[in-house]
Amino acid sequence: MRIEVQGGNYFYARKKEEVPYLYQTDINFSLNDGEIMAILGPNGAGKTTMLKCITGLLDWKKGQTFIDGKPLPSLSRKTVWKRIGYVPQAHKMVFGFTLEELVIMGRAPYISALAQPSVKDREAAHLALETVGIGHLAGKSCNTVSGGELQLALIARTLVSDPEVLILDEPESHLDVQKQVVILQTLKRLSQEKKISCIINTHYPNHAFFLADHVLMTAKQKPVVYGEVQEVMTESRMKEYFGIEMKKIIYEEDENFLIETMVPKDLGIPRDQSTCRFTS
Ligand SMILES: Nc1ncnc2c1ncn2[C@@H]1O[C@H](COP(=O)(O)OP(=O)(O)OP(=O)(O)O)[C@@H](O)[C@H]1O
Repeated sequence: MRIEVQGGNYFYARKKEEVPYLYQTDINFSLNDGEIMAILGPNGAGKTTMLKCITGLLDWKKGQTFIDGKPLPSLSRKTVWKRIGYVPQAHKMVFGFTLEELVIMGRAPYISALAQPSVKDREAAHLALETVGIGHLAGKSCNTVSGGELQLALIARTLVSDPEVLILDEPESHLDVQKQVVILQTLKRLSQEKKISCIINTHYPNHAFFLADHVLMTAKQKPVVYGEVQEVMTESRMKEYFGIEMKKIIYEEDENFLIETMVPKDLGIPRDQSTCRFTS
């Protein structure tokens, strides 16, 4: 499935007040089957708003989202939610359901209005919980699990509807490093094996380097930039968009394996205060 935005822009209207567009330039991108796009930008840059506009939860004030060439508003909501899985930020919600019930709700596009979930729906829910590593928590209430476990359950909820595109709002923000790896590897596997495309908001440059084919970067008073990871995520652009000097670090284990990341230069330590010693 091809998901595309042409000339998108948005503002939150205020009564009797002219409000400027949230993005200095309009948003344009297109993603094909199995491609991953990371959205990066400082707090308040409009990343969550952009995801909501892409999925149709908010209506673009300008421009449009297209699914396989068709304008999103021309498709029924049921069709859209069968094809797109949206994972919001977990801490913005409170639930009274068990994790199993929460995940089964993700099957809604496949369950007719008054029907009870079938055995197949329950099996799909358990498989999705296992996929994200929390099958053992199926019977626990959403109110009694941690923020990270709830985040994983929200991801499982989207997986049960067999989406073609996953749209995730900072899915790793509450997770410990082991679970971050589970989520990032799961997303990469889904994109490679099932050709699911992903759009992911993240604050972690190394997650963009690991996952993304494309990056969209935005910040207040800056043009929206979209392109390949290496082209967009340069030290100079990070300085321009985040107002902080970042250093790109590449760790090479051998010719087949490397890690790319970026860290703020200000978190460096003066040599005489560090116990780190280089040996040759
Ligand atoms: N419902 C709303 N009504 C009015 N303004 C809003 C609303 N939601 C967000 N905003 C404003 O729009 C701007 C963009 O918010 P948004 O949540 O999209 O940013 P973000 O880049 O996702 O931020 P963060 O990284 O902190 O999650 C902010 O200035 C925010 O205050």
